[in-house]
Amino acid sequence: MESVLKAHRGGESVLDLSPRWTVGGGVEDVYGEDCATEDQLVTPWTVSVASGYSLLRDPHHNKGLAFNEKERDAHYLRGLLPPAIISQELQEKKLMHSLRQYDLPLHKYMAIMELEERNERLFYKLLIDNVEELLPVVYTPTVGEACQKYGSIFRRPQGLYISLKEKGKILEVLRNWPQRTIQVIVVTDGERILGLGDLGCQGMGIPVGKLALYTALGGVRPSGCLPITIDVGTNNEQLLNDEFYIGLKQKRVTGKEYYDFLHEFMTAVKQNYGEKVLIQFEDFANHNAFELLARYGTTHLVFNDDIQGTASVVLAGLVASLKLLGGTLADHRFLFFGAGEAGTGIAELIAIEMSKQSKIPLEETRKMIWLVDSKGLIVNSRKESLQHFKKPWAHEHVPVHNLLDAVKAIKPTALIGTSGVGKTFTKEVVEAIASFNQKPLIMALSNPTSQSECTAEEAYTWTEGRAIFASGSPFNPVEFNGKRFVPGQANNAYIFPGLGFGLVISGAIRVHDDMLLAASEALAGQVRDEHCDKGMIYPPFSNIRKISAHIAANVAAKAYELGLATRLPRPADLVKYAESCMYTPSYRSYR
Ligand SMILES: O=C([O-])CC(=O)C(=O)O
Ligand SMILES: [Mg+2]
Repeated sequence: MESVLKAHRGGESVLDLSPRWTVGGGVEDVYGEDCATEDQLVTPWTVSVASGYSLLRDPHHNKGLAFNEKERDAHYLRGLLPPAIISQELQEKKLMHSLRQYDLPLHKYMAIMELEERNERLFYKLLIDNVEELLPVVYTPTVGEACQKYGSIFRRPQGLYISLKEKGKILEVLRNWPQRTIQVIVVTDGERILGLGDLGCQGMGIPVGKLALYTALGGVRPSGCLPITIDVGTNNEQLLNDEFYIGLKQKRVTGKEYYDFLHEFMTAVKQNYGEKVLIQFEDFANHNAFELLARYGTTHLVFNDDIQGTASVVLAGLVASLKLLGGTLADHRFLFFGAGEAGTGIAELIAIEMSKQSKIPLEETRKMIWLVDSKGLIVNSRKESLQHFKKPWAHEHVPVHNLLDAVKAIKPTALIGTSGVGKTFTKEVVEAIASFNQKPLIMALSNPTSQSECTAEEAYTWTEGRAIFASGSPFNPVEFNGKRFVPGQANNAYIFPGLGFGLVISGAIRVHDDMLLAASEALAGQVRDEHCDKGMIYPPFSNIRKISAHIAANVAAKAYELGLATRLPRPADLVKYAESCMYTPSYRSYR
């Protein structure tokens, strides 16, 4: 940070920090730091910013035309800006207007990412104030396309690239990053980006997008966020043959070499940032995702979003859907299409919650949940050949070779798509589940939209408006027979920002399954009757910061209860505390 912030032309300027603790007074960032990492507290009055030309090119401090006369004088900005002075609100209005001029989502993505590189606070203000409109731009589905084309749209690095070339030097690489006090890392190795497969080094769009949501939706300050892409090669032939590919042009390393490299990374992170930095694993291939969680779950603060975040968000939707369906979880029968990270992760969390609620042993509640993979229903006779994470789901049944037959045989009340393969909930499949359920629950969770198992329109039409539907990527509301249906977005974006923030503000040192249940419970608690009336089993994203504060508070409370929190004493009102710690993007004033 120092080199960026060094005084320019001898004109060192100091952030004006009075009045303290007032919204818009410019101290939220520091307060956030105070809340979360008091042991690394920086004294705010020593923070200095560059002046003049460098200030305009420093996205963390630049305000563009919002610099007032006094600031323009004090910071050598005269002549470097046109004379108009406009408010942040007017800047926002102007930018939203120009973003809406783009027809192509990818162009919107590029424009908004350029804004992040130019003026970080304005970027977050746009994102926070227009979350429902901009989420599909910075996140799924557009981020998927951005990753596919990352090589050609890549401008400036927005995170750290750690490739095999850095073997033995990962600690040094971490120290090249300008920020020292990191609270959340999102890391991918690019092997399974959404449902799009191996995108190698171009997966960087995912950690960047997820961390933008950590700040906008969860309130973690931007300087505490670090996106990382680990490049161990790619097996994507198209990328390997692309002269513009930005990653290592070699096949992925596997086995011992892979795990040794990841171990060096995990060790270096803990050494550099301490044990309270959250490491979120994102979009790793199944085999590595489960293995990394098992290896580091007991020694590091780690969380796998695809296994655990998705599980928590889906469980919340299921609990909320009981308001419409009636009964308890144990009264339902679940069939998953897809038995990877999301499918088995969700299945296990449902089984845990059912077992807690109904006092039925976990081995029994698992039997109410069935999974189908590419070879058909997971049944006992296949047990020997199954990957270990599928084994708990091998129940006694005759072999069934496809999804349609599995739906007919199991007669589920809820059908959940986690396959990563689009268009697999065909008309026949949807009609089959609708034939024995008054209100079939259908979740098409695969991302981006192209990989969705079915569309919202298909789900409502094929069930004659009876389905309760949610999807991983957003769909617009659907009119059917004069009624308007609003599909929910069952995306882990509801959970990880609040969950991570709860871990940060409590100084948690481990993630525990009960915290996932706590997050899920808090989210389900935010679903109101007025949402259910429209068929929604999730609250609208427009309230996400309030939702995240509740999730963070519930997670932090669990961390304290389990003795895993290190920030003492425990704040009495955790919701208020979470809210008070959240980053807000208003400009700070400079002396
Ligand atoms: O990124 C998303 O939209 C949800 C997610 O984790 C995935 O699909 O891998
Ligand atoms: Mg993911």
